[in-house]
Amino acid sequence: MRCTVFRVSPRNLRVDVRRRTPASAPCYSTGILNLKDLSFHPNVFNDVEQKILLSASLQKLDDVESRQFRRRRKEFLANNHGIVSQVSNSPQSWFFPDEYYNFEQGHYDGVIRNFREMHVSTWPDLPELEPLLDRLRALHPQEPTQTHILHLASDGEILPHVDNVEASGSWILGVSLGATRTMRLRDTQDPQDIFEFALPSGSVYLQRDSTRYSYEHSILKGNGGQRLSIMVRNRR
Ligand SMILES: O=C(O)CCC(=O)C(=O)O
Ligand SMILES: [Fe+2]
Repeated sequence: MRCTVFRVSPRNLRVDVRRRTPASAPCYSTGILNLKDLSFHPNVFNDVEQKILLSASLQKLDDVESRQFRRRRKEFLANNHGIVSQVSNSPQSWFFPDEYYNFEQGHYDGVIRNFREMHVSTWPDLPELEPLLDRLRALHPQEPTQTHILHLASDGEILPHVDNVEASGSWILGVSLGATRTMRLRDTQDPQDIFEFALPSGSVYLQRDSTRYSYEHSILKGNGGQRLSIMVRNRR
C-alpha cells in the first residue's frame, strides 16, 4: 500500500483530506491538500456573512419559483411565528424544510439530483452584500465571469463530472453555505487517484487548469441538511 506524504503548502490549504491509492487500501490522513491547481479557503465568511449570502441566494431562487411554493412558505412562517426552523444557530436553520422547496429530481442522464438552480446576472441590491462579493472577487483571477447558484435538497447530490468545457473557461470557484458536504476529485486517467475533502459553510474552493480539466468532481450525499453553493466561472 502506498501512502501519500503531504507536502507543506501555503496556508489555507490545510484540510481534512484522504488520498487513497489504491481504493482497496485506503490511506487516511489529515494533512495538507497538495493537488496542483486547487485552492481551498476554509473560513472566508463568518456566520453573519454566510447568512447574508445565503438569504440573497435564496431570495433569487424563491422569486422564480411557482406561486404555489411561495404561498406554502408564507403559510409555514405564519404558522410558526415567523421562525423558519427550530434548530437555532446552525446553518440548517436558514432553510425551510425540504418539502417547502420545489426541488427538481434531475434527468436520468443529468449529474445533479434533487436541486434548484439558476443563473445570476444581478444580485439583490443590499449594501451589506457588496463587500462580500468583493472579497470573493479577490480570490479568483480578474476576468469576466458567470455566476450560478445551486441549492441541494437534504438528499441531493452531484455525480462525478467534468464541467462542460464548451460552456465556461479554465477555472471554477465554489462558495459553500449550509450543510457540510464532501467533495471528491477523481483523476479521469487514474480512477484510483482520489482526493476527498469537506466543504464547511463559509468555505471557498477554486479549481483551475489541470484540476478543472483532468479530475472529475462530485458532491457526495450528506447525513442530511441542505446546501447551497454559489458557483463562479470564467468565460471561455
Ligand atoms: O456545488 C458545488 O460545489 C459544485 C457544483 C458543480 O459541480 C457544478 O455546478 O457543476
Ligand atoms: Fe461541476
